[in-house]
Amino acid sequence: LRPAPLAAMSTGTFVVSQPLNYRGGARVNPADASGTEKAFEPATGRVIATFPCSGEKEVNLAVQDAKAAFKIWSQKSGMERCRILLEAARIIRERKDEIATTETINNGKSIFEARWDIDTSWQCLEYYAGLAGSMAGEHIQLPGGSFGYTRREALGVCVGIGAWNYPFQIACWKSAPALACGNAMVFKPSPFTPVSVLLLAEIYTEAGVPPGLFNVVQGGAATGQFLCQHPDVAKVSFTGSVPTGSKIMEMSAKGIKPVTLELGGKSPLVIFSDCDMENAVKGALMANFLTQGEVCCNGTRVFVQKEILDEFTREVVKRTQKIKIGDPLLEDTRMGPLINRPHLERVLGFVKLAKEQGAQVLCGGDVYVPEDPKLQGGYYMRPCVLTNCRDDMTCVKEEIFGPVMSILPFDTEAEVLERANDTTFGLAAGVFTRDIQRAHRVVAALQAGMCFINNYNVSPVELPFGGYKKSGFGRENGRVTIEYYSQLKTVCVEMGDVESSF
Ligand SMILES: NC(=O)C1=CN([C@@H]2O[C@H](COP(=O)(O)OP(=O)(O)OC[C@H]3O[C@@H](n4cnc5c(N)ncnc54)[C@H](O)[C@@H]3O)[C@@H](O)[C@H]2O)C=CC1
Repeated sequence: LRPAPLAAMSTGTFVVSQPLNYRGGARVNPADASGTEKAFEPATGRVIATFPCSGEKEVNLAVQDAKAAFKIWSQKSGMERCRILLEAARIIRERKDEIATTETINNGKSIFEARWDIDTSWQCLEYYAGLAGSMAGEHIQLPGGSFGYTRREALGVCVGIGAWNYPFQIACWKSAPALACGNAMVFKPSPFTPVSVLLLAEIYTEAGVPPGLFNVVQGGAATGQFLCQHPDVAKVSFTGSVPTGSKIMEMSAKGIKPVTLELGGKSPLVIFSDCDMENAVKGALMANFLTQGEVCCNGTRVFVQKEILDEFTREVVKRTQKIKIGDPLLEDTRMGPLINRPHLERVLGFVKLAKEQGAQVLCGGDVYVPEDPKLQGGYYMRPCVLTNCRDDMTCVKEEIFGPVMSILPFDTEAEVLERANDTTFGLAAGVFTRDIQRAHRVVAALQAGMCFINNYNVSPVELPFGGYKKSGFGRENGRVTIEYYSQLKTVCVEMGDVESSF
């Protein structure tokens, strides 16, 4: 496939006509299916693809193809895998604008931001390509010249199941370490965002992976279940909500399959009065409004020390009101539409409930209708800042997954730590202060897998990412992720005679 020229990919024009499953190195229609799904362009509300949900037979075929490719791929040296992954990274870089445009059309995030996602995608491939060549075991000396050694071996066919907020990036963050370790992967994107992962599948093929090494099956929960329950699947890596994560873990438990769970969050961002105000305000916006607020690690509970509450709130509101909402493919847009109509309704519902529970809306929280007639069926809302919030309000306790920031005043460090940790989630947390001792003391006490000091929502691929508590376990990115996509074999070698007790 060579995609439609970029000029043809403007808002309101894109449609998908090719099959969206990928198996054996090519796009295919599924061998069986139960029902169809529709994918939308959130900016306009148009349907851009109608596609069948893969059935058990199709899932079997994808897993069989992956098994065949695994035999070839796992026998290659790390350096050989490195070269192919680097080539795939190069192609992603070369096609960045086109991939970002596809992502924007199907997800709704601004093109400005989608380009960042594609950057961390190819960087992830480059990072694991670099590690592929240096994966090694240990050699351990034993008495009498005997010795042991360990081999780091691939697991086999891994399943990746993704959410809709970072469709291409999630597929890269899962497949890059999986493939670097010598595994094959069958990936199922969210039915809301089925399109961009096909570009990744084609890029892997073009870069030289064996046909079948990276396959895509489309569908919702039923297709996901066939994947998780498949006896030839060695591991499941999941990004999505807590309730689905729990089901995935249950299914995987039956087959004693290891799982990685990247789940939701309700992360705290703690702003002390000695912060650099300008950076703290920027940080709070970064923590809340990327991808229309549909980000798992968002710092949506913004705790602000009382001395600076008024000034901070004023600045945050001023800048939130300036965020340019509209056609996500325009260069100066910074906030596009939410993913779909039901989700928009859900987020607006959270704002309504917050008001009923006593919160005050300082800005936004209502539907936005762009002037451009072609955008009037889109799912836009104005980003919202809530004040007068209490810790027991629904907007402060539950993941909203939309552009809604709750501001919560605090007095002391001890108090804010107690309140920040009072949640069943533990994905991320942030602190803004100029006091370095305080910064490290506070992050040490925060119960979250990803902590930021004086910044928020940056994601260098060199750093492990993942949750504490109900936000999941296992990590993506960083060196440690190799351990989640490989297993250790110990070999014990006798150089003398067998000393038998019989
Ligand atoms: N920790 C992280 O890295 C991230 C977490 N998320 C979380 O994801 C959620 C939003 O994403 P959604 O797509 O709405 O989540 P979701 O849990 O509804 O769906 C996620 C994926 O699981 C599939 N699925 C649903 N039921 C299944 C089942 N029974 N068996 C197998 N697969 C099943 C879906 O088709 C989709 O591909 C939020 O809670 C968000 O916080 C999103 C992005 C990143």
